[in-house]
Amino acid sequence: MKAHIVTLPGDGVGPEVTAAAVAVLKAVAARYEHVFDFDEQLIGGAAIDACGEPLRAASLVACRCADAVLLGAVGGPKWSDPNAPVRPEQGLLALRAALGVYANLRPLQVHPALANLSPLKNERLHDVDVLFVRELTGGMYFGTRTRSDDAATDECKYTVTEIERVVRRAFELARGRRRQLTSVDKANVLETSRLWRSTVQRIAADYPDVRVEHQLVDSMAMLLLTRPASYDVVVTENLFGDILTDEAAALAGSLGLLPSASLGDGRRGLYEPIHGSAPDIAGQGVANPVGAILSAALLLRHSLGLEAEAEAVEAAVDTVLRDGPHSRDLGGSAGTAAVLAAILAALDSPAANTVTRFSGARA
Ligand SMILES: NC(=O)C1=CN([C@@H]2O[C@H](COP(=O)(O)OP(=O)(O)OC[C@H]3O[C@@H](n4cnc5c(N)ncnc54)[C@H](O)[C@@H]3O)[C@@H](O)[C@H]2O)C=CC1
Ligand SMILES: CC(C)CC(=O)C(=O)O
Ligand SMILES: [Mg+2]
Repeated sequence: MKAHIVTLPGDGVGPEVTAAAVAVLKAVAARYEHVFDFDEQLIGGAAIDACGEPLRAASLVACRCADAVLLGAVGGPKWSDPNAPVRPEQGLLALRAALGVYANLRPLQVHPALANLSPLKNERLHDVDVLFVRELTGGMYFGTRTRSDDAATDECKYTVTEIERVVRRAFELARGRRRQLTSVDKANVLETSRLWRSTVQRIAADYPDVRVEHQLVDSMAMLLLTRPASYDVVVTENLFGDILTDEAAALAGSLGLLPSASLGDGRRGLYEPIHGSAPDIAGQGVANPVGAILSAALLLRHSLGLEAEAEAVEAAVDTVLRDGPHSRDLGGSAGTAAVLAAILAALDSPAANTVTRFSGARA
């Protein structure tokens, strides 16, 4: 098949991990006789430096015309002045809104070979298989902000439509898995959460085959660490999902491992590792590329419909997590290039890839 993919490497380790993911996509194209063409565009601090804005209109048009968009990360200390007129994150938020990718899928599994890195020492760690569905285009990240000398506000607003579409997506995903949905909110305090909860309760009537529970976000932060194997699909609003998934990444062993797929109603999606630009390790060639490479696998699955190819990438990652080499965040000493080379080699000899129950981190 032919596919047109826009890449937005961004800042910090973004370009390092995106280059690795593109190398994997090129290897997939060669092996399976597809034609993928890539168009690299600027976003975030790199775009501010080049043209004064974090996402140019022309880059957005390029994304809208693509079959899929692959992003690295944005931001960093260089652009973090609180008084700066524009910030890198504005480009990412504008992109997510403009593409209408309201459902951010963040799968979490714990690879058996990495279980020792988890803060939990629990035999049920191997059973952890959670799919977070984070609302991505509403809530506090998109509310009106105000600032005076001695006060600031961030509006948190949700409409029923915004809640309903992501919750329905989560129910549908639960139907394809273990039919269990946990909705996370703060309904004991927040009005947006009360609207969230009543909307989930109403929609649940359409999915009688899915078991639903509601959990307050503060206790969920604790339960995620004490009984993560109890959860199947977890749906929540933008801010809570952002925080809970970084916490969840600790269970897997590193923030550098987790991928994401951001989807709307159409086929085109935005794919990015869940981590940020990691300025503390940027430019050293040591970033873990696995989150970005697994995001490329999600791109193959969700935007291009190439299931076998997605599984081949996930199996190659599985093999390398099992056998090494491991990057520094996983306790190894391999750089990004060595991890990539091992994944490409595994992709080249699929028969050698034993697929454990861990399938990358699949969504
Ligand atoms: N989607 C995005 O573009 C995001 C951007 N950011 C931005 O990134 C910048 C840094 O934010 P932080 O809070 O430091 O979060 P971060 O996710 O960039 O890094 C947190 C920690 O995880 C490590 N880490 C992250 N990715 C890694 C990888 N692939 N391999 C190995 N280690 C990795 C980092 O070295 C750091 O110690 C900020 O400007 C922030 O706004 C933060 C989160 C998401
Ligand atoms: C706007 C982003 C920087 C928020 C974030 O941390 C994320 O999407 O993971
Ligand atoms: Mg985040």
